[in-house]
Formats: sequence, C-alpha cells, structure tokens
Amino acid sequence: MSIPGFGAEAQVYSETGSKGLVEVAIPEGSEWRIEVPHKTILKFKVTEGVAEIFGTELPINVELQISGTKTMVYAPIIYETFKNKTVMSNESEEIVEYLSNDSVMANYINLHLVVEAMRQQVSDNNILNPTELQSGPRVLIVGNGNSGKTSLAKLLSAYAIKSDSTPVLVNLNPRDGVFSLPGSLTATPISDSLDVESANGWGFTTTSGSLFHNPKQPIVKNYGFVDVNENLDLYKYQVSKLGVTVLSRLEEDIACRNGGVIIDTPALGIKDFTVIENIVSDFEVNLIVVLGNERLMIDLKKRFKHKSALQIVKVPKSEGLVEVDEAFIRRTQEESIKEYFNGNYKTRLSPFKTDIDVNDHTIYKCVLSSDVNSALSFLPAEPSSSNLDNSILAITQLPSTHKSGRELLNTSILGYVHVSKFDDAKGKIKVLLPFPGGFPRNMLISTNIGFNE
Ligand SMILES: Nc1ncnc2c1ncn2[C@@H]1O[C@H](COP(=O)(O)OP(=O)(O)OP(=O)(O)O)[C@@H](O)[C@H]1O
Repeated sequence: MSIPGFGAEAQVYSETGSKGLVEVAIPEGSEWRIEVPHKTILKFKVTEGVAEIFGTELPINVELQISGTKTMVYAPIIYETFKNKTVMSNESEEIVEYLSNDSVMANYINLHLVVEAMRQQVSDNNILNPTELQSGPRVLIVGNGNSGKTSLAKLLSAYAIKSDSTPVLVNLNPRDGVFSLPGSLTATPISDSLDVESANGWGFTTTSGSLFHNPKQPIVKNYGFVDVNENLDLYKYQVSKLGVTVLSRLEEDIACRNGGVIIDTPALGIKDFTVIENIVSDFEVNLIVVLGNERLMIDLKKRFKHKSALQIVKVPKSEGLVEVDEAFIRRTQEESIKEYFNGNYKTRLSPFKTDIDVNDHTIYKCVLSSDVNSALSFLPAEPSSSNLDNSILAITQLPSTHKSGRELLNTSILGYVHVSKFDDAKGKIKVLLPFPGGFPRNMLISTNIGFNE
C-alpha cells in the first residue's frame, strides 16, 4: 500500500457483495476519471469522505446519475487515511473509469485562492470606501480547443460559491449553451451550487416547477450559430452588448461587483487576437488565464504590454482531458435541448405544445457572413416548412410592434421554443414551449440550431 500524499497508487476496491456494485477509494489529491457514453447511465454515490466534480462537492450517501459525459471525481483532502469512497454500479462495459494521481487540481485551487484574495481586497475596499467602489477580478480563460477551459470555469465558479462569493459567469462559447440553449451567449450570477447531473454539468435555468438546485437566471444574447466563424461580426457585436450588460450589473449589485466575472471562451489562439482584445475591453478583464499554452501566454503578454493593470498567467492542462469528437458534442447539445424542455430524471418539466399563427408574429433569421454584405443584421425570414421544421426559435424581449430588424441586435432573449412542424397551407406553426402560458407577441428569431424531438 502506498502512503497518502506520496504518489499514492490508484486502487479500485473489489466487489462489495451486491451484484454490480464496485467500491472505489480515491486517495487524497487523486482523480477518478470517468467516461460515460450517451444512453448509458452511471449511478454512484459517495459513501465516505469528501469528493467533488470540478469544484462542486458531492453529497454523502445520495445516489447520483451521470450520462453522456467525460468527467472526474476529485478527492481534495485526506479523510481517515485514504477513505474517500464512492460506490458505483457499473454493469456497462462501455464505461471507462480509472484512478489517477496525476492531477493539476492543486494549481487550479491555488488560482482560485489568488482570485478569492483579489475579491477579498475589493470587498474590504468597498466597505471602507463606499464612494470609490471597485470591481472584483474579471477573469478571462483562454486556450486551445479541448484544453479544459470550461472545466476550469466550472471549478472557479464552484469554489467561489464555497467561498461565499457571487461571480457572474459569462459563457462566450455558443457551442455550449450554459443555463440556456446552444447558440446563445449568456451571463449568469452564480450564487448556488451547480448541478453535476445535468446534461452539460451546469444546471437548469428557471422553470415553472420546483428544482433540486436553485435555478440560475442568465441574461441571454442570441447568436444563433454554434461556430463563432459563421458570423464573426455578429458574434463580436453580441459579446460587446453582453459586456455592457454585465458591467452595468456589477455597478448595480454589490455582491456581483465584489465577486467579479469568470469568462469561458471558445478555442482562441493568437490569430484570434482581435476577438481576445475585444473581450478584454468589453468586460474590463484584469486577469487572463491561459491554459497550457506557453506560446500563447508570451504572445498575449507582448501584445498587451501597454496594459499595465492586466495580469496574464498560465496554468497547466490536465492529463485527464479527453478528446471530444463532433458527434459527442452534437449529442450533448441535443441532450441539453431535451433537458431545457423536458427536464431530467430528477426534474420532470411539463412542456406545452401549441399552434401559433405565423401572421401574428414577425420572424427574422440569423445570417451567415458569407450571405450578406453587412453581416450585422437579422433578415426577415420567409416562413416555410423547409426552413422552420425541427428548428429552434428565440423569443426576443422586443414586442412585435417594432418593425425594424436592426433593433434585434440590441435585445435579449426571453426564452426558446422548438418548432416541430410548420403547416404551409394553414400558416400555423406547431411549437413546443418550456412551460404553459400565452405565447408572447414578441419578435422571433429563427436560429440555425436544429433539433429532432
Ligand atoms: N481531469 C479530467 N479528467 C477527466 N476528464 C476531464 C478532466 N478535465 C476535463 N475533462 C473533460 O475533458 C473534456 C474537455 O474539457 P473542457 O470542455 O473543459 O475543455 P474546453 O477547453 O472547454 O473545450 P472546448 O475548447 O471544446 O470548449 C470535457 O469532457 C471535460 O469534462
């Protein structure tokens, strides 16, 4: 047996007696890495000690279910020499799981402590000098694709909650859809724990029913595509509008002001410097965290050398990162869309199907940069079954009385509906709403996000 803290060897305990139940003891500082395919469910519970998934502490003796995910359970402390235990029922050959003591979590925890110290300094100042209020750290996470940016954003958010801070989490990766659907850019004040069982590990937004975790309420900007290069001008525009909203939230809300901002991004390299530069100025970023890319850190330091207040640090990438292919990403997006309307095994939602008359609504569509001269616009959509069936429509905050598509650029999104069928003859759209109620007479945007029920 190895000594905890001294390169403890991974150990998976054998059967506990009941069929299919396996006990796993996770040594302090080790990770239990798990890959569960879609449609396969892994049930497990922590029976002793302390275990967390990207910073979110798992409850003791509560069975959890995860599916369609690649993740890890981390044991941060020694608990009675080595007894951070989980029990899992693993009857599927397809689940990959192993223990590893090669973890970068200590670096990430240190990063959290640095960020938390910045918050503490700001909150002390804001108590002592209420006339000269400062804002907490605005942290931008950048790196290559699959470098662990989202995992680090989850971890910094989860640890911030544990430290009683309320940061605003900004997701600028339209592929993910955080507390919203893919295609959106969101900013969400985080004051309660994340739901590790949800489709993408973040959790639910507000619903009509009760939830196990407090729902999070994001401000949502519609981009409408999953790839930032589909319409880079529109992407940058929406990012800057979101920046204005976030900074004004910080002005108004002292808890968020002290908590600062955590920004997750799509894969960005030095060739995307203008995008990074825009984000830095839109969100008044004062700390850039580069994930495992020395060259990018050095290049950013050179380019930003005129900004003395901007710190740029590098943290290592995890060895546990797994390649996630396009098919897996698409399935995860589908699962999060399904969850948005129907909930999951713990939270059953009651989506509502209704018909709306196309003549009562104004529908605009997102445009590809390659299709138009000015990419900064939404164009009136010609409703037809070929472009509306099995698609997602965004309901904007703008009443239908507004007649200009230009104003759509400055509005936010109330929510999304799914179009299952458009009846060309009758001009009726069959839509699925997340919860019952009248369909708002607001302007609609047809997105490029498709979904088959
Ligand atoms: N230590 C770890 N052990 C096991 N899996 C991990 C670990 N860290 C991250 N992962 C998984 O690796 C995958 C890629 O990580 P993540 O999504 O955080 O990267 P990313 O840089 O945000 O990716 P992208 O650029 O595609 O948005 C995810 O499925 C994540 O859950």
